Amino acid sequence: MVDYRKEGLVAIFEVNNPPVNSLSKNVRQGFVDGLSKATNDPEVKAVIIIGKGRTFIAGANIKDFGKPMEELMSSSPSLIDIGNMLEESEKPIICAIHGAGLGGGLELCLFSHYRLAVKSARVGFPEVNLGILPAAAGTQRLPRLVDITVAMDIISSGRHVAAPEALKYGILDQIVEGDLLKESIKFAHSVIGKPLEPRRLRNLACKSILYCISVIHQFCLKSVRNAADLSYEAGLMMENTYFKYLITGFQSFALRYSFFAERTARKWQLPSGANAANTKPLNVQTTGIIGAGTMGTGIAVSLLRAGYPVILVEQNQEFLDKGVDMIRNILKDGVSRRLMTEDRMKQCLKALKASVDLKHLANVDLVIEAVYENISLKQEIFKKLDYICKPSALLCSNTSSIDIDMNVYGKETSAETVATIMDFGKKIGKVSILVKSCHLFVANRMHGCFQTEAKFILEEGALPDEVDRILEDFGMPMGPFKVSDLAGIDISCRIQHEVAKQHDIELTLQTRFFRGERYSSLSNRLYELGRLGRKTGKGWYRYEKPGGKNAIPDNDIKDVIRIHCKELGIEQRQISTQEILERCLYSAINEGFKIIEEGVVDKPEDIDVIWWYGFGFPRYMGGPMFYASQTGLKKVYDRVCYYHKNFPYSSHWVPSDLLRRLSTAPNPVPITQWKTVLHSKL
Ligand SMILES: CCCCCCCCCCCCC/C=C/C(=O)SCCNC(=O)CCNC(=O)[C@H](O)C(C)(C)COP(=O)(O)OP(=O)(O)OC[C@H]1O[C@@H](n2cnc3c(N)ncnc32)[C@H](O)[C@@H]1OP(=O)(O)O
Repeated sequence: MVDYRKEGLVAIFEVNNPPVNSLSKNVRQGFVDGLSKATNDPEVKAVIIIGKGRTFIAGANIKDFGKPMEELMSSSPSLIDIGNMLEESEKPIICAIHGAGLGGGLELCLFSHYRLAVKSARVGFPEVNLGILPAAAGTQRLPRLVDITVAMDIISSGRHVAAPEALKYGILDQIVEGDLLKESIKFAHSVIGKPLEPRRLRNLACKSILYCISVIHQFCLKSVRNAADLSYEAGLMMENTYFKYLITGFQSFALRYSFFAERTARKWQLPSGANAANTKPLNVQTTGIIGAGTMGTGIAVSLLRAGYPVILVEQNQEFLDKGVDMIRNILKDGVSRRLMTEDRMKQCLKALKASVDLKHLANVDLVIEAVYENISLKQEIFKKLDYICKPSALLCSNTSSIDIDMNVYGKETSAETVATIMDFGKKIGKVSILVKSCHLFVANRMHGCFQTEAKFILEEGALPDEVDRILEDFGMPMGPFKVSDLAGIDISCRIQHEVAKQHDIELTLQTRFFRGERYSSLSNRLYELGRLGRKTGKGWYRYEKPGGKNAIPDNDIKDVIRIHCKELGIEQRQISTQEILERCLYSAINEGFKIIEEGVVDKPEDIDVIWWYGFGFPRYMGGPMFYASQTGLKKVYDRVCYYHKNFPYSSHWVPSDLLRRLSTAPNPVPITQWKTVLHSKL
């Protein structure tokens, strides 16, 4: 709703729709009612629109976009109706922005005559992140206010623009210090009686279009271009046409799912009933990291950037010095790429202490162990930390394969610790997902199936660049073989040999089965040939030089695969695009269902978020679990069964029971309800 009150000559519309003042129907109606009152009250000479609570207006209510098109379009009053009323008002309308003025919230501001904001406010058009364009005249009005290249950047990037930058472009008229409402009332008095015609954006011509021709290739850009080429009314009509087209498409649907999935994933809960809402995080002020390798130094940089002091500990002075150099270089690189200032870099380096003695961690609030994957080494370190650290210190381990209960969130982890780590993750700019302990955890466990199938597919007849192209066309930023070249083929080979050693097994180029499972020794063959990936200039591809970035398909790799298959008697065949996609994706998806079934994650959304951030899975596809829900679980299940029959020696094809039960439900179960099936009789 919109609360209406008067302060002298000024009417105040206070938008009151927690949590973020989205423009639901009652809010839109509130504007109409408020405007009618203000217009008919001769005492009122100006109007201020302000938001109650944490923010100004976060835009349209995204949930409304799931409604049928007819209902959406006929939902009255529309934002444009309200905008027109604001623009035509003979009394100046002033928007007073704090928090965020996004999407429809910014569009409302652009219909108003003046825009003020506090310094910490942000404005922007994040619609592209929802697969739509700013369709309440945003694409037509912003280019009438700011340079067209700026308008295109803001609309097509979806980024939040900080108030000082928005002031520079002219989106804001003033940044207000002190009390926003009081200052806005003062401002309102200063503009009462001034002509409003020059403040009505629809009357202004769009700025030059010189620079935009080459980048106008998306709907947003087409629409901004229309602002320059067509009349305001015609541009508006096209904007609406594009909006209707986009909002009914799969990508917008998936992106809206992604918006809510990310927020759902933040809401962790434990079987004890403790959850994100009822558990208070502890205050972490000082941190320590053990291990100055790639992981340890990477984590140190994140903590330093977020403003935490770090004590970096390594057992050997030479490794420690190398680690500190690595941190310095990453920070310097940030300065050269203008991600941070020189002063900020100096502050970060000042906050870094390095030591070869664990005892220096005695007073820190949180320790992250990031040594290499060796269970006895990790156990020994934690034993020492138990004596050294203060009792309230949080002891964390960075591991991708070791069972945390031996050494993430283990059985003994308290709710307070979980709350603190989730909160800490957010503070260092990461998205944290709570998972239980399981072999390889969620990301590596699922991605392992994906990578393994990709390798089997090579043995059966496809080439690395073919598999990569198909997955990149699907939307993955890099195919599995480019990823493997980037990570280093030696790394995965060493891990495999290490695991085999633990089982007293020696892996050779002839090994075809490992612990009852189909195994491919193809990467070991590359390893023996010194083809370790980008770093040696050759791997699954060749590169222009060692360390090069351009992956060039290499004929030699065809021979390597051919010889490998001949020696092992593996028959090669033509493999279809569909099979390549299905085997990589469905094997991972089937594993994802098992992960839900085992309670390793609380909900499918958690898995999807992990895949966007961990592997760059395209958000406009929603994530692997959402993709499965849209493909149809019956189809996914049938294909999993088909591959299981054909590849009985790969346990990742054993169909998940949860997938089977969901696939046989009489009506498709929405992804948000999958969990309920776990405990039902389906
Ligand atoms: C008026 C439209 C209908 C009329 C039909 C006419 C059709 C034709 C023309 C249509 C024109 C429409 C033009 C307008 C389009 C838009 O405005 S699209 C929306 C654009 N805005 C956004 O994308 C902003 C989204 N929100 C955020 O980025 C953040 O929430 C925030 C504002 C920066 C605040 O962040 P933070 O403090 O971290 O809080 P969160 O945890 O993210 O959010 C809190 C809860 O609020 C829910 N929420 C947030 N924004 C919206 C929203 N716009 N709609 C619905 N719900 C929203 C969020 O899910 C959280 O909920 P809980 O998880 O339940 O707590």
